[in-house]
Amino acid sequence: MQITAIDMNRDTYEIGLPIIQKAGVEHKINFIQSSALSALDELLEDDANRESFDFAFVDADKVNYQKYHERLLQLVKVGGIIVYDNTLWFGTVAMPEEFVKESQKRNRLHIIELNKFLANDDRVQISQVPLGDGITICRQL
Ligand SMILES: C[S@@+](CC[C@H](N)C(=O)[O-])C[C@H]1O[C@@H](n2cnc3c(N)ncnc32)[C@H](O)[C@@H]1O
Repeated sequence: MQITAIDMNRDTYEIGLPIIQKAGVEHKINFIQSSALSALDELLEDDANRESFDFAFVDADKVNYQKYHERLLQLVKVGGIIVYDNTLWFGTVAMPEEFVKESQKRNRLHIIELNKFLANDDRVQISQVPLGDGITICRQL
């Protein structure tokens, strides 16, 4: 098994690195320091990467989740899983806007759009799981 981990900030990866090293799995991780969109586009340039991933977990900038989805559908195998984090956005997706903190409003709208989009996307079967801040599990059909 191999893991490709993408983050524009290497410090974030390094927070978990001691645990990864303790588990003896550092050699299985290919860390790419980059914006996720350009890293995914670069992966797609190599045909060998297409439909080669079993699983993807997305927990980055909410504004780009739909763009990640389009790319990940090309990288993940049929039957593979894509998980999006924060899809309840602190519960605000189900609140009237007047009760939402100013700081949460922008991403709330991006997440509401994503949730509607995924619910209507017939390329995936989804399960919205109220775990933590909400995750959406998508199985590619
Ligand atoms: C909430 S943290 C991820 C935490 C991690 N999933 C965990 O559970 O420990 C979000 C991360 O997304 C990264 N990030 C934000 N926008 C990004 C982008 N456009 N491309 C790549 N990484 C990005 C940030 O640097 C940050 O490390």
